[in-house]
Parts: sequence; C-alpha cells; structure tokens
Amino acid sequence: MSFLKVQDIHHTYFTKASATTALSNISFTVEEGEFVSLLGPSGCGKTTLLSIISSLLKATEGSVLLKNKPVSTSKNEIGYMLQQDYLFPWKTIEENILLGLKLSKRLNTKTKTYALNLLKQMGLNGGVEKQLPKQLSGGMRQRVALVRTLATEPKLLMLDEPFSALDYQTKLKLEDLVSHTLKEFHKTAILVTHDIGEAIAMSDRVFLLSTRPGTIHKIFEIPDVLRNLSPFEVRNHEAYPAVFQAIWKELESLEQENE
Ligand SMILES: Nc1ncnc2c1ncn2[C@@H]1O[C@H](COP(=O)(O)OP(=O)(O)OP(=O)(O)O)[C@@H](O)[C@H]1O
Repeated sequence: MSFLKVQDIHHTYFTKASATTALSNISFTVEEGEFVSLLGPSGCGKTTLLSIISSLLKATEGSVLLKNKPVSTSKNEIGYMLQQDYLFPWKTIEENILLGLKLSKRLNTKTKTYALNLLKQMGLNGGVEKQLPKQLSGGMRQRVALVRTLATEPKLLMLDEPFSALDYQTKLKLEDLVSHTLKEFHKTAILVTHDIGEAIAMSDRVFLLSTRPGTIHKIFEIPDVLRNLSPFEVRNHEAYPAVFQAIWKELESLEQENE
C-alpha cells in the first residue's frame, strides 16, 4: 500500500466565460518519509495539484488516497507551509503556534510542551514565545510557521514556495532546517517550487510538470550522494551540475514548445 496515491487527476476550472483545463492525466504514488518536489513552467498547475492533494479543491476527475483512504477524510493529517507565514499579528508567538492544536481541540500539557520544545529546537528561544510576529525577522517567522505546522503532528506536509520571499542566505538555512527536521520526524512532504537548486537539495524525487494542462512530464531521481547533505553542500557537490543541467534542459524545452 502506498502512503499517498494520486490517481487519474484531471481538473478544469469553469467560469461563466471560459473553461481552463489546469491538469490532465496525473497519477503517481509517494512513499512514507519521501520528499517530492513539483517543478514546472509558470501556470502549469502546481498549486492546483497541491490543493487537490490536500483536499482543499475537489478535482473534476480522479482520486487521492492517503493511507488507502480518501484524503478528504484525513484533513487533520495534513500540514501546510506557504510563501506567507500567515501568523496572526496580534497574537504572541506562543499563541500562534498553539492555535492549530486549540482549534483541533488537542491542546493539553503534553502537546503544549511538545510545541514549545519544537520552538527551542528551531533555535527560537530566549523569550521569543512571548513576542509578537512583527518583532521577528522573515526567517524567524517562517521557522515559527514551521513549528505551528509540526505542532499538530501532521503526516503529510504541503510546502507551497515557503522560502521564495526570503533572502538567499536565510533561504538556504531554512531549506536545511526544514529538510533535516522532516527527515528526523520521518514526515512525507510535497514541495512546490520554481527553484531547481532547492528542489534538488531537498528532494528524493523531482516531478517536472509539462505546460498547461499540466501532466507529469518526467520524474528525476536525486542521486544518493546528494541526499543528506546540506543545501549548501549539495550545490557545491560534483554531482550537482549534471542533475541541475538535466532538469534545466528539460524545463527549457518545455517552455520553448510553448512559445
Ligand atoms: N480559481 C481559478 N479559476 C480559474 N482558473 C484558475 C484558477 N486558479 C488557477 N487557474 C488557472 O489554472 C492554471 C494553473 O494555475 P496554478 O496556480 O495551479 O499554476 P502554477 O503552476 O502553480 O502557477 P505558478 O507557477 O505561476 O505559481 C493557470 O492557467 C491559472 O490561471
């Protein structure tokens, strides 16, 4: 049994004036603990696919099974990290990270201690929990967002360009932190990104989607030698340029086909 099974997904957005087919014939499986990235030309349907997998959007056709059950029945098992941190500005960091637990009625001494320990593990100590989001840097706020996501102990993480608004150095550091944390907790993750380097540095497999309507054009297995390295080490490894060029070339050819 696959951890996640995406089967024959097809999605069309209907408006009064038009119909836009965003995705066509998408099928794949993801194993527990795997990290998969979705790359593809702008508008090819990456976010649509992420929304369908997390059951925020119902596909026109097809099904998504999480541990053999329709994903719509497993919403509590899914966590999100997005480009914006969506922290509530009037709530303290502690209140923000406990909110998901509170809303799902799982807040107790044990879960609170777990969440506060995670905050320390992310290097956010020294009274940060009593501060407001505006007192923190962008990188710190994304670390808080990660803690808030992990606090509810989701099995599957959906990461929609979570680092794209950060400066380069902070982005590399966070890629490293997220990648290590997810491996440590044996979480399964799907990342949407435009950054080939980020996809290579964080993933076990990279799915390249074709131009709209998005289909799975090609799957790249990341070589073992690049796994378990930091994003900085990956980008400096001798095996990295060949993987980067292979993905780049394929992406370029897709974009040229569309011109
Ligand atoms: N709510 C909607 N109604 C109508 N069309 C939509 C809607 N959401 C997305 N689309 C269209 O569906 C297609 C896929 O959009 P989507 O946002 O999933 O692509 P993407 O690959 O994530 O894009 P990008 O890389 O630019 O972030 C696009 O043509 C987009 O205009």
